[in-house]
Amino acid sequence: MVGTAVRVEKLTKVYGVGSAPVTALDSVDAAFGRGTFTAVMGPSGSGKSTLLQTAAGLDRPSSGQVFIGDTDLTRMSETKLTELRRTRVGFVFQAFNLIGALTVEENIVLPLRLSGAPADRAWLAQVVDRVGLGDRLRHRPAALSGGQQQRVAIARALATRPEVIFCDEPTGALDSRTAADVLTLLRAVVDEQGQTVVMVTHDPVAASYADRVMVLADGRVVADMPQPGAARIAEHLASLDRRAAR
Ligand SMILES: Nc1ncnc2c1ncn2[C@@H]1O[C@H](COP(=O)(O)OP(=O)(O)OP(=O)(O)O)[C@@H](O)[C@H]1O
Repeated sequence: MVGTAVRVEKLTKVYGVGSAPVTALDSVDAAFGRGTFTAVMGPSGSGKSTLLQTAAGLDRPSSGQVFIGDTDLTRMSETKLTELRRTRVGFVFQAFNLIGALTVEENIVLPLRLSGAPADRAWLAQVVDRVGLGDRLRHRPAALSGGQQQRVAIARALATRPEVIFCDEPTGALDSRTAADVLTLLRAVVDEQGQTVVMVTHDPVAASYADRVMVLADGRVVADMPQPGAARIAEHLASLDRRAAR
């Protein structure tokens, strides 16, 4: 592991105050090495999305710390945090979240336009080539299949050459073959371009593309497995379900 891309320390998030607070994250410690691909799994409501949102600076933790590289997000002003989100972090969501009025190319370069960062043309060409969208750049997202739209979203997430890409159920809306294409692409951006990917998924097959599977339950890390394979992941999740049922 060549350094750490993201680190959270005693990360705690409590929603709501008063009579019924919900502890979504309960003092989570975790580190994600540069150039690694981690799947975050766990039952519904275990805190996966909250971990992603707080680690990415989209939401503030109740306590604890979040570092992107050496930068402590919890000490940053809103303005600085917005700047960091635009340049040092990429996002991919289940619903693609592309802008329908813009072309594929305009969607991809949008983070650069918003941040005012100079475009690294060679890098962008490499990204467009890698996601295989060279002949679709002038199309609108609506003219693309779901898998192609998610590839545009991945290219957009890569545009600023961020330190980490956070993906929340990136294959949740895709059929299994298209999902496999998208996961192969994420694997390639880690292996070939040295990017760091942290991906929330419910799907053991999707998680098997990762180097490591972290499992949350009730806001805590209950397992951290290097390359467990889909069968072992499924068994682990089933054992959590059985425990919850008891
Ligand atoms: N904005 C919010 N206000 C209040 N409670 C919230 C909020 N967001 C999440 N929660 C609660 O925090 C807990 C963790 O939610 P979170 O969405 O992180 O779980 P998850 O593991 O991503 O779930 P899922 O797999 O269903 O998406 C849940 O009990 C949820 O109801």
